[in-house]
Amino acid sequence: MRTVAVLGGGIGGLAASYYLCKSPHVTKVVVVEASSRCGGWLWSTRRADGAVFEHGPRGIRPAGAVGRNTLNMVDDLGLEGEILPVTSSHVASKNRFLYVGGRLHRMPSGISGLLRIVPPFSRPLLLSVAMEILVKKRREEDESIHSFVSRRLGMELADLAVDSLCRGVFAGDCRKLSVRSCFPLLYHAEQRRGSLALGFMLGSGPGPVVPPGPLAQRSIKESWAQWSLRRGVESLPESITDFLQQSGRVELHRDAAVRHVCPSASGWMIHLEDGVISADHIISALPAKALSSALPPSCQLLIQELQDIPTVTVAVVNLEYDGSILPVTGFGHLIPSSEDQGLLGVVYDSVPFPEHNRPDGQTTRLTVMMGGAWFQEEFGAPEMATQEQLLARATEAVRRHLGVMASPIWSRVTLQRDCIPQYYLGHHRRVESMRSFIRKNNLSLSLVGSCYDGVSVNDVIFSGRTAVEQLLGT
Ligand SMILES: Cc1cc2nc3c(=O)[nH]c(=O)nc-3n(C[C@H](O)[C@H](O)[C@H](O)COP(=O)(O)OP(=O)(O)OC[C@H]3O[C@@H](n4cnc5c(N)ncnc54)[C@H](O)[C@@H]3O)c2cc1C
Ligand SMILES: C=Cc1c2[nH]c(c1C)Cc1[nH]c(c(CCC(=O)O)c1C)Cc1[nH]c(c(C)c1CCC(=O)O)Cc1[nH]c(c(C)c1C=C)C2
Repeated sequence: MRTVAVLGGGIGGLAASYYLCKSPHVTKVVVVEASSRCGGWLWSTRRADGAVFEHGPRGIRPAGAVGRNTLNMVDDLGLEGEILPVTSSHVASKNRFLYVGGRLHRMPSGISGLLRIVPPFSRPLLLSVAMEILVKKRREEDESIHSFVSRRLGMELADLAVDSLCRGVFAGDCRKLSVRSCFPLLYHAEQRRGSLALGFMLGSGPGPVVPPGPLAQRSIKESWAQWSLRRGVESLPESITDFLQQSGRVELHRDAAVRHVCPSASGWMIHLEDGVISADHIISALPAKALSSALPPSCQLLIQELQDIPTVTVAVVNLEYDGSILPVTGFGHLIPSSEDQGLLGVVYDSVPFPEHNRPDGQTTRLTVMMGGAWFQEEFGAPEMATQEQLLARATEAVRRHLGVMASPIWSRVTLQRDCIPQYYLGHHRRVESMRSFIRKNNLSLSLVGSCYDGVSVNDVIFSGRTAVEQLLGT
């Protein structure tokens, strides 16, 4: 493989470029990024006084093959000294809350949490889990997460816990999201073992194998639940960018939006606003809609499928308060859609990552997330929502939910437009159909990023690795 063009310099595109550079078989990698900064949604504000605020992801999970894979990369980039681990015994791992009926409820955890009735739930969770084993398996090709959970674990868990979980991961509506694509382990547990409980006890099928490197081994030994980086998660894309630039094989174009891509005799011609790049292969790590508008009319089926992947907009409001103002301590709280559609959740950032507080004096950092699948209904068209309106709604939520009457001493509102793709029913078929179109038409094109095989940072990095391995046959 001579030249590979990587379109999009978010974490997906950077990860793909990193794995390409690790291979001796690739001569040149050209990364094309529309904005002046790489990293996409991994975006941290570092204030001059040392405080750090995240506008996208804030904690990355170390667990599972994809979690180990990211830690192996972090280790290789020399970022170990920058890691801020949060262990599973930390209060931020133990305490997560739901805001139901106008008050905060700690989510049940540990054995006693499973055995007792813990409000807002009306029966012990263990009972729901035990009865789940008796629920007959259904051979559905796909099903909404809400339907799946209400059928197997009961309506209350679906309406409160799972509704909130889907808002806290996908900013989405569990009545529309696909269980097969969003929670493949749950889907396969039912298909292979007949029950979720048995699936978890016996395993629900083979997954990728990633041996842990030294850092991942440390995460297992110390039982990490999540981690961040001292200067914010944006250090990860920054560090990959430095690695790529030092490799001597990467040409990085920033402020260079891809306009059109056209298949040519030797591969592809990639048209930018002010020039053309040729490449043997394209790895697209663009948002699906951006790729669909760059493809030629001969790719109509692919264009349509890409356009049909919905996305949601999230308003992220970072708040800083003077003093230690939280009435409870933990990771944060989620709000089920039945309680308030527009407010998704509040992260108590200072609890898991106090290192990101301003070093002088006691402050509390919170992030309020709003909108998601309900953005339009609650706030109108994203271009019409004002910063003042979003800030007022966020501070009012902090006042009502946490009893914080003081005004924030600092705030920042970011409107993250179309930031999380939604895997609705049949998403797996759509992805299969796109990849089959690419194969049948011998297009030298790989699809990477959050639109296809998982939205978490770990999933997206792993999608970059998988694409490179498939391309190079390794
Ligand atoms: C508010 C929020 C909170 C999140 N929290 C978490 C979390 O806690 N844990 C977790 O694991 N994940 C989290 N995520 C999800 C995760 O951050 C994203 O799914 C992931 O970063 C997506 O990466 P990507 O590379 O696929 O896409 P993107 O980051 O969207 O990258 C795509 C890149 O393509 C560029 N581009 C677009 N059009 C063009 C064009 N025409 N030409 C060239 N370049 C173009 C963009 O500028 C961008 O840099 C969160 C996401 C958000 C928005
Ligand atoms: C309220 C909105 C959101 C919050 N975080 C996200 C949104 C949309 C985005 C997000 N959060 C997580 C992931 C990655 C999942 C993964 O597979 O690694 C993404 C894309 C992690 C996460 N956050 C919460 C949960 C339950 C998870 C799943 C993994 C885990 O158990 O750690 C809970 C949660 N998220 C938010 C809040 C306020 C919150 C509540 C307690 C913010």
